[in-house]
Amino acid sequence: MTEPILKVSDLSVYYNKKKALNNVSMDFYPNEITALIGPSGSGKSTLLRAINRMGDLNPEVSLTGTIIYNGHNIYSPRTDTVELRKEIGMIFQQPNPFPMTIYENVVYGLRIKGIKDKQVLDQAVEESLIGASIWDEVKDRLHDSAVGLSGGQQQRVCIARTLATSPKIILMDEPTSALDPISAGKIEDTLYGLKDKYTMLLVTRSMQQASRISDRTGFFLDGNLIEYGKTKEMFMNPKHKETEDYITGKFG
Ligand SMILES: Nc1ncnc2c1ncn2[C@@H]1O[C@H](COP(=O)(O)OP(=O)(O)OP(=O)(O)O)[C@@H](O)[C@H]1O
Repeated sequence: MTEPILKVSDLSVYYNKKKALNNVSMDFYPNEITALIGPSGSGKSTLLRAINRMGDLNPEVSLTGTIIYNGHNIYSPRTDTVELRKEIGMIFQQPNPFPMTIYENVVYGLRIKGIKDKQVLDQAVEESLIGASIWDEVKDRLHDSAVGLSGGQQQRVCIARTLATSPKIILMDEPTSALDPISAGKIEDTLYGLKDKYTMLLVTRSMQQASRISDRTGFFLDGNLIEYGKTKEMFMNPKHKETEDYITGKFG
């Protein structure tokens, strides 16, 4: 039996007094894509942000429960959040390349680590851009600005930037919803191709996307995890009426 790489237990998250996640427990497995689905405001992004400790700087956010990664509670005072975010990277809905060249975007995290060796950086750029399925499109203009790329290309450069820091887990908050269908399809193929090396959590509004590329799916409603299981089983045979209504488009 495969051990989970990440274990969320009894997690509740509050914005001031408002409870946005209610006692959620979920195990995530290595080399799988887990889709998080549910209507707007159901708590999906709140869960992703909690896993990356993105609420740390917001005094309105408080949290109970545990998130165990690598045998440690990531909310332990001993956790170094900079290190944590290298291991657990995040991709956002809007592509957010830095206003610098494609090359410098990809090596950003490595430069922060103090890596200066050009050969090491060049190799990381090539490998990361290949992993993000954009090498062929940009290999002849690595020193052009990343901001000049199309939205879909920018998003793949952002994926490459995350891959360059060698994360174990990649959190993605609707990474294709700001993109046209062809660019979205390319990103989906890219993510599917990355499963061998990474574990991914994917918030998505697209039921087709969840059913095409995820191994497991969690359905959220009003901060509660209503149903969690293998994607094929959940889509073929949902156990809860709310899940069925949502995946068949009756609400949300
Ligand atoms: N920074 C914040 N301050 C206050 N309330 C917030 C904040 N972020 C989210 N919330 C509230 O927490 C609840 C869960 O929001 P969350 O963004 O996690 O939902 P979601 O399922 O990701 O929705 P969407 O699909 O619209 O992004 C909502 O009621 C939302 O209004």
